[in-house]
Amino acid sequence: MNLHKVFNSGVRGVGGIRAVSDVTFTLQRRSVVAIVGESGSGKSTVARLIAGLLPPTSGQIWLDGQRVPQRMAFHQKRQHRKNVQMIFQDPFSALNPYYTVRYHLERSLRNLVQVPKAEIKARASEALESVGLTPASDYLDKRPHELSGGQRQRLVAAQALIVEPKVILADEPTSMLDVSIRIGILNLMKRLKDENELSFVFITHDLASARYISDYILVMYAGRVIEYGKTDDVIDEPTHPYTRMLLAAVPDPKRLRGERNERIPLVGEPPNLSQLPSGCHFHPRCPYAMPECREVMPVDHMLTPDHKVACHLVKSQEAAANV
Ligand SMILES: Nc1ncnc2c1ncn2[C@@H]1O[C@H](COP(=O)(O)OP(=O)(O)OP(=O)(O)O)[C@@H](O)[C@H]1O
Repeated sequence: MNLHKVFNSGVRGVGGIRAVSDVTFTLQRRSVVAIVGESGSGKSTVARLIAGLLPPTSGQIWLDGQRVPQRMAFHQKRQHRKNVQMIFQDPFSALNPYYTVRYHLERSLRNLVQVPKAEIKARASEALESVGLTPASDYLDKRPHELSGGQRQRLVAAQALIVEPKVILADEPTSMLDVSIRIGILNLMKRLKDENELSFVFITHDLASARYISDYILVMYAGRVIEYGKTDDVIDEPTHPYTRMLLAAVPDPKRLRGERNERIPLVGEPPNLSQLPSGCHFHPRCPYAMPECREVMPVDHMLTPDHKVACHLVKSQEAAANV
């Protein structure tokens, strides 16, 4: 809630890098929230904050009604890592080429959970089977280079699952995979979520994958949430001009939604996070910017109980409609 992260720019006279500003969202059990936005919008930083890999500058994270301490002692970190697992873009970098599949799985388990020795082997096989690497005996003694890209990402998913987390943060988990393999990994995540009472945060540039897998979409711009809502609502009724620009940049937007909304081309560059524009950070790129947008930061406007947008335009359009 109200998460902020400012990195030190390391340059004298230059302000901090405001990577994440005032980000709040709820991740319900067995649901997937996709975080979308251009490169540098703060998606991975949000994931790293939730994972406890970075301390927030301010704000809190709550898990199952309990506040996660900002600075964690060793045992708290261990518990948090067990509860919140992270899967990265490049499965190869998460795996040690010298060790077998069995070693990777057993190490995850030993590091984070107290499991009787006799159970460890069975849990490793079970985890492999649950991610579709069957029969497990064919894979346990392989090394990462003997697996395909899709199989490596499945192994990384098994490593996360084996500790029975509550949340998996998947940071661009399919972006390095062939298109033909992506759908298999997305389907796997869907199945795992349903079978294991898991929640996913899915970070992606790819709105088609976001639509396919997520229940909610959170759109970030320059570290802020500019639109959040149920996936179908955000894709079918994108309201913030930036969300509409992102959708217009999809090669085949008809695949994602109808053509009801006017298409706005994605122009310009994201701002420098050390010198953010005044008012709405998006105003220099917004074709609809009004004087107010240059001066006042928009607050969240609830379009429905599940769909919110931070844009002055919405407020002024509603006011005009009510005249
Ligand atoms: N450790 C760090 N120190 C300084 N700046 C950082 C650090 N980590 C991230 N940043 C900056 O924070 C901003 C947000 O980065 P982040 O990786 O969260 O964006 P992103 O939306 O995930 O981008 P991408 O899609 O390219 O991964 C960027 O300007 C980045 O350079």
